[in-house]
Order: sequence, then structure tokens, then C-alpha cells
Amino acid sequence: MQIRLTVLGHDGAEDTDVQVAAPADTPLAAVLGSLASAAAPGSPAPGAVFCEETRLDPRLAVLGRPPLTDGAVLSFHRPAEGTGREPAGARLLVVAGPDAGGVHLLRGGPARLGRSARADVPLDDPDVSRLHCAIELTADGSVTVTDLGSTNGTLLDGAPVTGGPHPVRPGALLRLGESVLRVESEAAPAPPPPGDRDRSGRRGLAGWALGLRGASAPGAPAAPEAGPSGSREAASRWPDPAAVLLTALESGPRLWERDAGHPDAFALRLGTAQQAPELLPPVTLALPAAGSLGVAGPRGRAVGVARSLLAQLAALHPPAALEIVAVAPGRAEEWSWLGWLPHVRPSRGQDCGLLLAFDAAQAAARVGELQARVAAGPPGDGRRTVVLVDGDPGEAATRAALARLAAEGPAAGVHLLVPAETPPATAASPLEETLVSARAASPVFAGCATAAVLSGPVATALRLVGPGGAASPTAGADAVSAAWAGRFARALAPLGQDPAAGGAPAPGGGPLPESCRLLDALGLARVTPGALRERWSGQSGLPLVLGAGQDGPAALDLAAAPGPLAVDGGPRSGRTELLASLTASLAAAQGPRDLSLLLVEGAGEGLRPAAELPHVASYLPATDPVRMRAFAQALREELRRRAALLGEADGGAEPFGAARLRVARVVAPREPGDARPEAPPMRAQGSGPLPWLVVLVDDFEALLAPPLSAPGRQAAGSVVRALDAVAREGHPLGVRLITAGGAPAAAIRIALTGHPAGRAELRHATGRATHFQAGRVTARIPRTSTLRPTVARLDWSRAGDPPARRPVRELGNGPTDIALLASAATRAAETDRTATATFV
Ligand SMILES: Nc1ncnc2c1ncn2[C@@H]1O[C@H](COP(=O)(O)OP(=O)(O)OP(=O)(O)O)[C@@H](O)[C@H]1O
Repeated sequence: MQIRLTVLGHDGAEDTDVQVAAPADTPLAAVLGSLASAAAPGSPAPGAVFCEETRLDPRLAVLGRPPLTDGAVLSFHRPAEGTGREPAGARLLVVAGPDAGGVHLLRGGPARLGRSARADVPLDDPDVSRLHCAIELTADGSVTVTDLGSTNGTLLDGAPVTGGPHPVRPGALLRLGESVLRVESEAAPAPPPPGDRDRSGRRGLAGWALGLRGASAPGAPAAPEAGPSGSREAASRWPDPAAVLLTALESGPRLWERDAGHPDAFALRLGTAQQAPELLPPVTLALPAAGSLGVAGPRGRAVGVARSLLAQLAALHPPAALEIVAVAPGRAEEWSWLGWLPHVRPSRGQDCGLLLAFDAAQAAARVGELQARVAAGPPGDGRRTVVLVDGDPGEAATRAALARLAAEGPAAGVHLLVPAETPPATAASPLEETLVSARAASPVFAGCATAAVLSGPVATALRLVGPGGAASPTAGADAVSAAWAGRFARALAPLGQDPAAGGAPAPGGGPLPESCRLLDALGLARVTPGALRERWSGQSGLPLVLGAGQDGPAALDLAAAPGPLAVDGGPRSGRTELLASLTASLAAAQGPRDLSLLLVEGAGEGLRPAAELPHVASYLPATDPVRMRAFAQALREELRRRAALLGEADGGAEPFGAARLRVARVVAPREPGDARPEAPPMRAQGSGPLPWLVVLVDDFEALLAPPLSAPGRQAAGSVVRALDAVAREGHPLGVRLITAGGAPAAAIRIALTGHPAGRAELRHATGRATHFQAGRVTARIPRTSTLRPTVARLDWSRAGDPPARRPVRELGNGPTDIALLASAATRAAETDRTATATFV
């Protein structure tokens, strides 16, 4: 298990990002000393640890479990600042402007807003006075605003605020300088749910871009929002930066709401129209129609706008619909916040830790990947890639390739977002001239079909120039700060995407590891009889953990599988190891009273270590024709008995998972102290529910076409026919078949690629594929290498490098994991009371 944490600097020291690798279930206490010395070398383990404002007990807080998930911020000695999630009487949201996105809690007493660092709510807006106005939550829960003698004045719903405190109704808009704030109190009306919105009209001043997809002609600005209800509708459809932050912090219903087919997929809000003081008509743009987007203006503001756009995209689109890449050599400090987003994890086989490029070599690698992607044409799944390009990419070839990508990428779903440094467009430097100078300065910017040009004396306004050259009216630009972006991205860090859950966020994530210990993937780092008994008692179905996937453990439910599972792969690709792991995974899921396993080997004896599991009712190497025939006969007999038992119980209509509880078992679990599972092939009848039966066959091809020298050659046919019968008839009888090598038909296939050993793809009957690294169970891995947690400082500038390839050390003299599991399972079975009280 790996998570990334941030330790806040103490006494003015810098914050430290670290990567922690530890076995599952490791308590924070085990790494506290290392965390402290990673943050400040030589410092001892702290006396108190806080995760945001909550004090943690390091013995009880477990790494990888909330709140200690990817992106968590720890502070030693004193609590960190709140997140805006805590309950408060009222909240002040900065919904538009050059320093948008802030969520401030009002807890009683006046809060002063202004440009000064001394302000309670500081706003980086040049048109805001140092101390501009004060907002107060009074004892009766109402909110008031008082102007503090500001230069440009304060507007409340369009009316100037003068004199003493003015009452502020929930939902009212306050305008100071270019910034717009909304007060939300408990009485505030909730924005309408997304489903209620009117999708018919594409509104917003930059409707020309959206109009390209159907509503109005390119270049024709659409009508601004009509009234307060229209404004709320727009707020819901085009979330402002504060709403974007809250969506991430609260994992709100809008999180990742837009898949590639959503009507508003890849649409962006850039700011709000300026001419309606009491409303906020959004200025929007549809990326598919706009192509690549350049943002020209003074650097700080242009980067703030780019941050806001990337955050919006990441909040509304799941990684399955959107990939984000950053090419910003030398600018790791500015853009490393993107590294927390699940969207920058390589998911198409890119050879890097994250899709970031902070030096020329990484930039060349990312651009090469993007070129290959564009050459392959638009992806069938509609997934798009947004590439931030900031600064000089280094080599001339990379620069030229990026300029081509800016122009040609959008047709293949690759859009560049390119901030370019220019003075703002003003009366002295009109829009056209500003554009010309930006294009001359950056060939990549010049390749962008659409440009957002920051304008006005302090560059807080914006005009969009579309593919046809038409410019939108002036709007107030939304920009967010670096601190805001970091907080936003960390909130998304623990989320991956679990394809099985239909796109719902799931914890974990990252590229596939080089190797995976199955017991870690199972969450059984310390396998004890007690832990096994607990699992066995809580389980239904046959969950099969395969190994490590991109977003946590890869798994499937064998009980629900529509037919046999086949494992394919070349020589030495790890087929035998995978079968042993599947055996172990099943044994960890259900106790021997509920699950019997039959192991068959077409050649060799690679599965012998797995035969030690108490679930294994029979282990059959293809060496003795007499035993093989007896096995085949017993297996057919078992199918007949099951058919008779289940048929008597309910006529065969009930699903096996329910029916099995009504009928007595046929294959009894192995008794403690019982002899090896070689003979007899099937065990005597016992009591308890009818167990699931899983037949696992390795080297199946050697049974199908046995070599002349094979000792079991004459009996191989009878075993194959019995296995055929299992494939045909076993499903409703609770019998499942897993084969490695040569099975002609199967409902689910696992293909081992062999690079590295154990690398595999799970292919469902539906065509869906999941990549994973198969779990290992038979290696003798030195205990310490899996049990000692490590803490390393994160170097974001190297995140775009190919991952270090360290050979898996198999020095071992320790026991194998399959032996540990078999021993714990045998002891757990001896004392297992969970299944003895069921029906007979
Ligand atoms: N999941 C895995 N992770 C890491 N290494 C593995 C994994 N599975 C197998 N290996 C390595 O690959 C080697 C071959 O594995 P295994 O014997 O399971 O492959 P196979 O496909 O059954 O080979 P054969 O061609 O002999 O049938 C093993 O010795 C092991 O070192």
C-alpha cells in the first residue's frame, strides 16, 4: 500500500510531501518517527499529530484508511486550518473574480474583507481596497455588510452599500472590485438539482463556442441569463470556483458527473459577464468546438485562469472521460499540485510515474505519447486529454511537435491549454495586437484555435477570440490561487475509479506495481486464524482477488461468473503462480465448510504447495492413470449427486448461493490431522450446507494432447471429459471451473502478457478489460521487505520519469505466503464454529 502525505512545516519551515509504503493495516505510529525526520531531519517523533483540525491517536489511525488517505495533510504540534467542511452559521463563497473559489466560514463577529494580508478574508483583487468591507454573522443568525470606506465601493445585489450595516439575505451577491461573493446561510435556497436544468438553450455570453455544437451560429453571442432563476440555473450548470472546491471537498453529487457523452462534457466556465451587477451570467466555452485554448496575459493572472479551468475539468469529469497531462519544464513548483489528481495517472501504458513533464526529457516523452495518441485517431470511448503547456518545452523538436498538436490534436480528442505571457489588452494595446504578440512569442499558443485574452488595466477582465476570429464581449475572468488549487487537488487524490462500480469513485490508484503480494491485496498482510475466521463468517459469493489493479485490488466474483474462467499466457508468463494465487484467494474468502477445491495438474506439480490448504479435497497430478480415472468418475458422480440434491430441494430454479443452505454437503471438509489430499479423490459425506466446488486445472493443454512420454496419457481423456461436463453442467450446481492453458471456450479470460511475469489483463464476456499485476503466493520473499514501512520525500520534478525498475528480491529463506495461509487456514478450520450451526 502506498499513500502520499504532506507534513506541514513547523516554525516557518517548508511543507514536505512524502510517499509512504507500508503493508496494509499499518498504524501511523509505525512511521511517525520517519515522517518527522523526513520533514525536519534529526527531529524526534512528535508528541501530537493532527490531520487538519482533528487530533489523531497514532496507534489507532491506520495508514490508507480515512483520514490517512492519499493527499492527507498532517501537522505536528498544533491543528491545521479548517477545510470549510465544518458546520458554521453561514459561509461566504467567492464565486467570481481574480481570486475566486474561497470558502470562508462565518462564526459570529465581524470578518473584514480586503486586499491586505491583515484582512480576515484576503482577496487578491487589485480593485479591492486594503480593508474593503466587513461582514458579520449576528447572534440571531442574520448577516450584515458594512463598507469600510473602500475606494471603489461595495455593491449588494447591485445597490451601493453606504452608511451602517446592511442586512444581507441568504444567496445575495456582494460585488467588490472584480470579485463577487455570495453569502450562504442555513436558510439559503439550495441550487436546483442538475436534472432540473433546462438544457435546451445554450446561454452565456460566449455562447458562440457552444453554439458550434448546435444552438446558435458561430460568433453570435447568446443572450445573457434572464433573471434570478436563470442565474441559479446557470450556477448549477456552470459551477463557480467555490462550488468546484466544495464538490471536491465534500465528494458532492456533481463530482465526476460528466462522462464523455454528457451534454455539457468538456464545457468550461471562464468567468462572468460584467454588465449585470446583480446577476452572474457565465461566460462559457465548449472545448470540443473550441479546439486548443491559449490564455494570454500577465503571467500570474493567466496561470490563475488556467488553474481554474483545469480544476473545473477535474471536478466534473471522471478519469475515464478525461486525462490531464502537464508539460511545464522548470515549473514543478507551480504545477506539482496537478500530481494529486487521479487524472494524471498513466492509464494507457505510458512509461512514467505521472503524466507530468518538468524537464526536457520528460517533455519529449509526454509529447511522443501524445503524438502516438493523435496518430491513432479519436478514441472510441470519447475520452479526451487536456495538456497544460507552460513555458518552453526545451528541445526545438518538442516545441514544433507541440505546435502541431495544438492544431491537430483536438480532432483526436487532445486539447492544449497554453498560458502565454503578454501585457493585458488595453486601449494602449488593443486585442488584436496583444494576440499577435502572444502568437509571435509562442508557436504553441499560435497553434491554438481559441484564445482568452486578459484585458483591462489590471488584467482581471477577459475576452474570448474564437476559431472564426469573432471576439466575445468583455467578461470578468475567474482565476484561483495556487493554495486553492493544492487544496482542491488533494481532496480528489484518494479517489480512483472502480470500473466494476460503474464509475463511482473508489480509493487507491496509480500505475501497476512491478509485483504484488497477494496477501497484501487481500488485506491479509498478517494472516492469522482469527482474521480468516472473521472473513469466512462474513462472506457470501466467491470473491476472487487477482492482484493489484490500477485503482486498488483487481477482483471478480466467481459465483456470479457466467461460465468457466480461462488463463492464457506464454511460457514462464506466470500461469501456475496465478492458479496458486486464485486457489489462495478463494481459500481466504470462504471456509472449508463452504468451499471445496479440486486441484488438477496436466503436467508438473507446481500447484502442490496450494494442496496444503484445508479446502483442497483432492489434488491430482497427471501421473497415475488409475487415480485419474477414479477422479474423473468421482467428479461426474459429484455432478449427478448435486443435480439430484438441488433438484429435490427446489426443482433447480433457485440460485445456488441460496439453495446450498438447504441441502446437505456432499464433499466434507478435511478433518484436522487428516492425511494428504491425494486419496481418496472425494471425501465422505458430512453435514452442513452444500459447499461451492471449484476445480482448478493447470497445464490443461497437456491433458488435451498428452505427450507420448506422459505417464497419465491413457487416462487424460477421461479427466478432460469430466472437466467438460463441469463446464457444461456445473454452473447451477455451484461448481466452477478455472483452467490455465488451452481451454477453448470460457466466459472470462485472463491473459498473462509475461512482461513482467504476472502482468495480466482480465477480459470479461462484455469486452471490458482490466489490467492488473497478479498476486504472488509461492515466492520466498524476505519478511522484512514486505513488513518494514518506508517513508521517502516526494520529488515532484521526477514524477514524470519512468518508474525505477528494481528486480523483485527473492532471496528467501522465510516461509512462502501460501504456506502461511495454509497453516493459518488449517488452524482456523479446527476452531471454526461459524458454519457448524447451519442447516443439515
Ligand atoms: N505474479 C507474479 N509476480 C512476479 N513474478 C512472477 C509472478 N508469477 C510468476 N512469476 C515469476 O515467473 C516465473 C514463471 O512463473 P510460472 O512458473 O508460474 O509460469 P508458467 O507460465 O506456469 O510457466 P511454465 O511455462 O513453466 O508453465 C516464476 O518463477 C516467477 O519467478
